[in-house]
Amino acid sequence: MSLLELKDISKSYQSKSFIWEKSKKIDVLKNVSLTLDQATCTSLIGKSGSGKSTLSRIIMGLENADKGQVLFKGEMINQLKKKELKKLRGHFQMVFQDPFNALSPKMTIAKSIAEPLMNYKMSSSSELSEKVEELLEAVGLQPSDATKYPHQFSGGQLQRVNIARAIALKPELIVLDEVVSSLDIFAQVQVLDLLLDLKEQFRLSYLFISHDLDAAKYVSDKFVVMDQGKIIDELCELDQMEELIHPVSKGLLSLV
Ligand SMILES: Nc1ncnc2c1ncn2[C@@H]1O[C@H](COP(=O)(O)OP(=O)(O)OP(=O)(O)O)[C@@H](O)[C@H]1O
Repeated sequence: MSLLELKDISKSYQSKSFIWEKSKKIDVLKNVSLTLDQATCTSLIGKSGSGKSTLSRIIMGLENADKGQVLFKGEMINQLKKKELKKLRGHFQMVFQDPFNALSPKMTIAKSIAEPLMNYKMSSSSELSEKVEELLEAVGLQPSDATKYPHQFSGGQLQRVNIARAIALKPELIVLDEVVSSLDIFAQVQVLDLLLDLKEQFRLSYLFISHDLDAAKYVSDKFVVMDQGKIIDELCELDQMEELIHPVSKGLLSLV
């Protein structure tokens, strides 16, 4: 059974360019179907505005689809009540593009990492600091980093903190939304290597959302290309990238 299955997801927004205009419907996702398998990384690539973030918000239950189904291990989750969804939330987590904005500047790193563990009562208070140290070590940071604040870290180190927070609840799926695009090339490679290690170690599945085909190629087992709210190409073997046939995919390929 697949870990996550999206079936015919559609989503539209009402939008207007000027306040005096009548709002019109924009179809942002059009019958999107996608399957994510356990312990694999699927890259979702596409130009800006193609609908990638909207799809990830629907997977995370932050937004509802107008139509279609989201199935987690065969169970339909897009109709669940808030309480039931919260129970499932621990199984899938998200890491965002901007590592600074994702963390409270007033909280120590230890507090930020411990927050999901406390919310989900996953650790007793006596175990918390040990758990935080383990998580810091798992992402290549030092236990002594626990007492520091976000401004004391580089972007790459902070993205590691966000990853530590995301793996705290032992999720099976992590949605990674442009997680390396704000980092310099050295930090990018280090974070991508860390993601590969963690995937192996914890049998994680990733949905790796990116504009950057190079980064996607480095981490993924499967490619999905999206354009104007539709999946236009899908590829399982990375050495067959020339088999991406849609002109938009070819355009993205030419940038590699
Ligand atoms: N809340 C909203 N209200 C109206 N339109 C929206 C809303 N959210 C997204 N859109 C529109 O939906 C389309 C898809 O946006 P989305 O952010 O999903 O694309 P994306 O592929 O993630 O782009 P990017 O790579 O730039 O983040 C865009 O045209 C955007 O303007």
